[in-house]
Amino acid sequence: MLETVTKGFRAAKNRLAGKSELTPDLVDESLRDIRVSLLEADVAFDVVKKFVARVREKAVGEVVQTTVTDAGGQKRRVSAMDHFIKICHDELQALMGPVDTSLNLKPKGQLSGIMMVGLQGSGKTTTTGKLASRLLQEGRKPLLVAADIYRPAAVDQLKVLGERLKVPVYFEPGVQPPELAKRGYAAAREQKCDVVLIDTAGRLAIDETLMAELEAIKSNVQPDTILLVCDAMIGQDSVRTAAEFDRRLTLDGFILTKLDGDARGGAALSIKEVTGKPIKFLGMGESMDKLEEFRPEGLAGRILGFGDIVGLMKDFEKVVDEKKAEDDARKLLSGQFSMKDFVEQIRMVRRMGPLKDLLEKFPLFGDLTEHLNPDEKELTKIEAMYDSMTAKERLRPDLINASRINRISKGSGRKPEEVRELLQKFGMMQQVMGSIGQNPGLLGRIPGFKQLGQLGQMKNMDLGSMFGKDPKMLEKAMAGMGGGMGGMPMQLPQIAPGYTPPMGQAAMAKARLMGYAPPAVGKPDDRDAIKERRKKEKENKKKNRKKK
Ligand SMILES: Nc1nc2c(ncn2[C@@H]2O[C@H](COP(=O)(O)OP(=O)(O)OP(=O)(O)O)[C@@H](O)[C@H]2O)c(=O)[nH]1
Repeated sequence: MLETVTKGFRAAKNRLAGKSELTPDLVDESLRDIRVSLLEADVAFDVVKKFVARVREKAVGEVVQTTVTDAGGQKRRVSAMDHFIKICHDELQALMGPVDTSLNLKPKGQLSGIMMVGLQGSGKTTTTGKLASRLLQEGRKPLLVAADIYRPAAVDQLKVLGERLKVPVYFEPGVQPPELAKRGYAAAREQKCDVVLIDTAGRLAIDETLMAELEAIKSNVQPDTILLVCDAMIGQDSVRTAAEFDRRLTLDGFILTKLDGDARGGAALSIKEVTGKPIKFLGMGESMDKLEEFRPEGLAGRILGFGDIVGLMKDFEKVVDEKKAEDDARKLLSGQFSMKDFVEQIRMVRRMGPLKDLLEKFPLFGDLTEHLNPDEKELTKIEAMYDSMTAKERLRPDLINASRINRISKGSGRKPEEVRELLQKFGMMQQVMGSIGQNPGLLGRIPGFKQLGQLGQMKNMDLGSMFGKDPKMLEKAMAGMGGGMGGMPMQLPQIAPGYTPPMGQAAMAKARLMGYAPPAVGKPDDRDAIKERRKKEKENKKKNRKKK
């Protein structure tokens, strides 16, 4: 996602790595990388110009301090790159923010209306369904009005969505959209619904007839919110469309769709700056649950390769049963989990969407996601082998002997070597988890290890010291898990011995600087303890020498 934009920031980071000073030349060179990638990503030219000027002004004027005091009062070393990235982060956030995901609805029980507008194919109908699904979860009672009367398929599409969501859909053949919307409100009152979502018609391009019809709907029903659905793949064109819709209808905000694909990101970065109206939601896939609240901080973090902890937490919350996660984690850490638990974990992670999207939100993986190729096919293979095991084998994989391996191989259509490999990896994972379980330290606070539902705490945890302690442990655990996180098979790019994951001490200090992580805990005590231990060792040595 947004790979084109990210590329420029990554190049700037590489350019500044190891530099102690932010000289004007270095800043300009770094900004050149960024400018090129922003333009390539189809960010509006004026927006690029302003963004670059703002970052330059701050970066060049900045006296780079080599140490700063963080929120916890600790002194930290920071590099020129840290400063520069922090400025970029703040400016990206300012460009896209502030957060405003309100829908201006009246209190529950009173009838409110949302009018959905957009060009044809922007994802308007799908997004109307997603919004209805979200409102249902919030305890509202939505009703959908099919006001895209020119395309019979659009009416049918909305009816299908309504059936799936168990939400009433209002439509009357032969009635013009402004009147249809009005009758939709009446139908909602009759059916005791409290939010009307009007799916209006789209055209291939803005035209006078379309605009006049939308204006007539607006003046007929006076909706509480008018949202424009924009296809993020279209870049600058969608920003021009947005400005025109806003001029005619006075929009309340935007929903950017298809950000899960290879959207270049131009619209996400330009739309707020150009129109002054906020992005409220992001469409991240075709299914009804793929609508995320827009948080500029999260997107800025993902663009800069810092992950998006809050977004990740929301994904987990959607699919995880907290109690079960806790039980699973306990089993996992005791080394007592079975093949059944293993596959259930895989299934749970799969429900959260494509692995690459998920990993991108992990600060731990940071820039690595560019090279990570999580192999979804591997998961399917594992599930096939698992499905061919008996209930007993799933609980006691140690019972699986050569003849059982052959049977599982035939049943799943996989080679016997693959079955053996799965058992081997599983065994190793059990072993590694068991040993971590005896001394989980901070690792015990990672999702999947303890209370997935408590992922929120990750924002308050010291990942740096966690892996800084023993980076090999992570490597070992990953190898045991089939080369991936939480049992996820993927290829890590050439991990060298002693490799420290990107969220090592340095990155952690940076994340801290940005407020992504709290001050390191226990450092002074650790130092004191080490000093104390050394002192004791010296004293003991002295004593021993005297004894001799
Ligand atoms: N990948 C992805 N696809 C999406 C998203 N939102 C919508 N789509 C797809 O985009 C296509 C068009 O979506 P529709 O909802 O039919 O678009 P529309 O704007 O209502 O189109 P008209 O009814 O023709 O005006 C469909 O195939 C959707 O499944 C999204 O967030 N991500």
